[in-house]
Amino acid sequence: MEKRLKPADHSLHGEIDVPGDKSISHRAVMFGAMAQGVTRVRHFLDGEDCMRTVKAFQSLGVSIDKNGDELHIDGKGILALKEPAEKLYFGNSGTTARLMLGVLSGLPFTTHAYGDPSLTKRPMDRVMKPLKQMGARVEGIDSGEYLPLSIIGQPLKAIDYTLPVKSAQVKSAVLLAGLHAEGKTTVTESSLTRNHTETMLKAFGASIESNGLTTTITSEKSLIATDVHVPGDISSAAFFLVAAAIVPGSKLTLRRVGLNDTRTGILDVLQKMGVYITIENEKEIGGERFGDLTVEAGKLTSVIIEGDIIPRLIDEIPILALLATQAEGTTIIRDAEELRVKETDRISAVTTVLNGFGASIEATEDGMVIHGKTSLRGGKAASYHDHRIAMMSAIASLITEKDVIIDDISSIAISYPSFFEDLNRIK
Ligand SMILES: O=C(O)C1=C[C@@H](OP(=O)(O)O)[C@@H](O)[C@H](O)C1
Ligand SMILES: C=C(OP(=O)(O)O)C(=O)O
Repeated sequence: MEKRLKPADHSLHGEIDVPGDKSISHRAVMFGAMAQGVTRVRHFLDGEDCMRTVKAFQSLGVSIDKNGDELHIDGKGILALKEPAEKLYFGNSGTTARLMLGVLSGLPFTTHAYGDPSLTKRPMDRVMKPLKQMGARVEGIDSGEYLPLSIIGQPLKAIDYTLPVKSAQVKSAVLLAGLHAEGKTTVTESSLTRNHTETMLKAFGASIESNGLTTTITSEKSLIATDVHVPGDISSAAFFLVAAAIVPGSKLTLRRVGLNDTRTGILDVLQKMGVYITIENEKEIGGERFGDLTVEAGKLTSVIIEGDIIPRLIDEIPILALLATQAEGTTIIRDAEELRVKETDRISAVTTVLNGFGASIEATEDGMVIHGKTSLRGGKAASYHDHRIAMMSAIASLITEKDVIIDDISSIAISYPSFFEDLNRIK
C-alpha cells in the first residue's frame, strides 16, 4: 500500500500514548503461556509480530484471549504444551523465531517452523549453535542456519555460554532453553543488551540471577502466572522524539514510555545532540520503569555513537540517522554491524532512502558517516518491507520540501499499527 505524505506546515504539539513495548509483549505471552495459572497482560502490543507469538502458543495448545489491548492467558505449565498440528509461522518476527527456538528445543515433540522471505534470510545459527551444545536437534537446509527448521525436542543439559554477538534474542533463547535444561545455565555478554527476559522471568518465579554481564538460570519445572503491565515502547516513541526535535518550535509529550536502562540509549544521544527532554511521573511495575517524556527542539549538533551504547539503541539507529542529517557537523555511527541482519540491511536502506531525499551519508561496514546539516527534498522512498525504514521516511516527510511517497506502508503494522493516527493527531 503506497502512501503520499505532505510536509508539516506548522510546529508539532500534543500528547501521544505510545503502544506497548514489543519486546516485553512477546515475553509476556511466552512466560504466561508456560506458567501455571492465569496471566493478564495490560497494554499488550497488538502488532503483527506479537500476534505471531500469540498464535504460536495457541498452536501449542494454550488458551489465549484478547480483549482490546488486554490479553488473558490460561497457562497450564511448560509440560502441558502440546505438539502442534500445523507448522508454526513466525512471519517477520526475529524475536518470535529466536526465542521460540529456545523454548521448543527442550520440549518432548517435533515442531516445524517457517517465516516470511525477510525472516528466512536472517541468521538462526547464532541461536542454534549454543542450543546444539545443550543437546538440541534441528534439521533444515544449510545445516540449520536459516528457517524453515524442524526442531526435534530433546532433553537438554546446562551450558556456560559467552555470546559472540551482542544480541538479547540469543541471550534469551539460551536462558529459555536453560529453564528446562538439567543444571545451571550461565550466559555472559560483552555489552549489556535488553534485559526484559531476566526481569520478567524473575517476576514469574524463575531462579535467575544477573551479576553485571553474567546471568545464571536454574532449571524450573513451572513458572508461576503473574500479571504484566507493558510500558509504552521507547522504540516506537523514538519516531516522535525525533519528529519534535527536527520540526522547529515543536513540543510533544509521550505518555508512559518504558525507561529500562538497557533501552534508553536514544535519550542519552538526543540530549547530547541538544534536544531538551524532561521525564515526569516515573513509576516501576514488575521491575520495568516508565514515565512521561516531554521533548522540545533545540539547536542540533553532531555526535559519535559507538561501543556499549549500540545495543541500547539498536532499533533506533534509522530514525537517529534522520536526526543526524539535521545536526551541524559529522555524526559517526560505529559498531552497529548487527543492522545488516535486521528485517533488511538497515545500513544500506537508510543510506539509500535518505541520500535519495538529498542527505549526505556514507555507509560503512558497521555504521554510517552522516554529514549535516542538509535540506531534504523528499520524493519516492522504498520501505524494503521494514517497519522502521517506512516510519523513518514518514517522519522525514515532516521537513521535506516536496511530498514523500512511500512505496508500501503495510510493514508498519508489525510494531506500530496506530502510527498514522498518532502522526495525524500532532501534525
Ligand atoms: O530481544 C528482543 O526483543 C530484541 C532484540 C534486538 O535484536 P537482537 O537480539 O538481534 O539484537 C532488537 O533488535 C529486536 O527488535 C528485539
Ligand atoms: C529488529 C526488530 O525486530 P525482530 O528482530 O523481532 O524482527 C525490530 O523490531 O526492529
